[in-house]
Amino acid sequence: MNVAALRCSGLCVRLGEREVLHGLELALPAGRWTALAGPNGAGKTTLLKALAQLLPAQGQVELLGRPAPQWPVRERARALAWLGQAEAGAEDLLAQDVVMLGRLPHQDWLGGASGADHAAVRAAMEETQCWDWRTRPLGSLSGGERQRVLLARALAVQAPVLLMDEPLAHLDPPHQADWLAIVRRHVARGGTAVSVLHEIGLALQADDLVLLQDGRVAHHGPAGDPATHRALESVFAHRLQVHAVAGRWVALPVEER
Ligand SMILES: Nc1ncnc2c1ncn2[C@@H]1O[C@H](COP(=O)(O)OP(=O)(O)OP(=O)(O)O)[C@@H](O)[C@H]1O
Repeated sequence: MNVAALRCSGLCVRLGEREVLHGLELALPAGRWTALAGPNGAGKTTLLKALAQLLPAQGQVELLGRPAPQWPVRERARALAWLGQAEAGAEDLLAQDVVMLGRLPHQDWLGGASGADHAAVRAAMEETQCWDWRTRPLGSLSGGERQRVLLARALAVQAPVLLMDEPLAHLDPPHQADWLAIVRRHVARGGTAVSVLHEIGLALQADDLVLLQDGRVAHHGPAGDPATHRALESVFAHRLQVHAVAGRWVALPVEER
């Protein structure tokens, strides 16, 4: 049986006065790409952050079979890479220095960047095609260019588990396709990818879909499974329909009558 890269049990999160996740039970298998989808406000970002230990939560979270609190911080930072939604960055930092931040968990406090760190930065920037503007400040880049730098920072960690919230924001279709290829390579190497995606057509390209609704898991299953498609239509109140087009699944919005 496939080992869970991430597992949560009894996961509850309160934000302000409200409980937004209500006792989630999930096991996300290693070596696969899972997309989180669901209506606005369903709790996708909150779940991703709770899995990454970025906000306080009740219940248990396990990363690669080990309870999250038992991970030494630097070791966990090498095991799990994070790409957040609309991240505010240090606008004056050069793109290559932003990507180098992904190497911090690998560096000694006083040692500085090694040859391996520089090689990892270059490989990640070439993979997301942003090496050419490595000496430009982050604040001077367009939305899509910036997103590719932030993706490169996450890739430079070389972590087995990659969590991404809206990774396709600002990316044009060719770069969305490149992102799909990056995720598939990561998974082919045995890595795990978990991403929140609003583009349901792209979420349907994942291995598995977790559908959230009102802070609960409405469905978890293979993205190509008809039962997943029915659940997808249901969580979106039948305002979308899943169709097969040219050997792929696509989701089309349904207009209100
Ligand atoms: N800081 C906060 N204080 C109170 N409630 C919050 C806070 N942040 C988020 N929420 C609420 O928690 C719920 C879940 O938010 P979350 O961002 O996880 O949803 P989401 O599924 O990612 O939504 P979207 O598709 O709109 O990005 C929403 O109802 C949101 O209004």
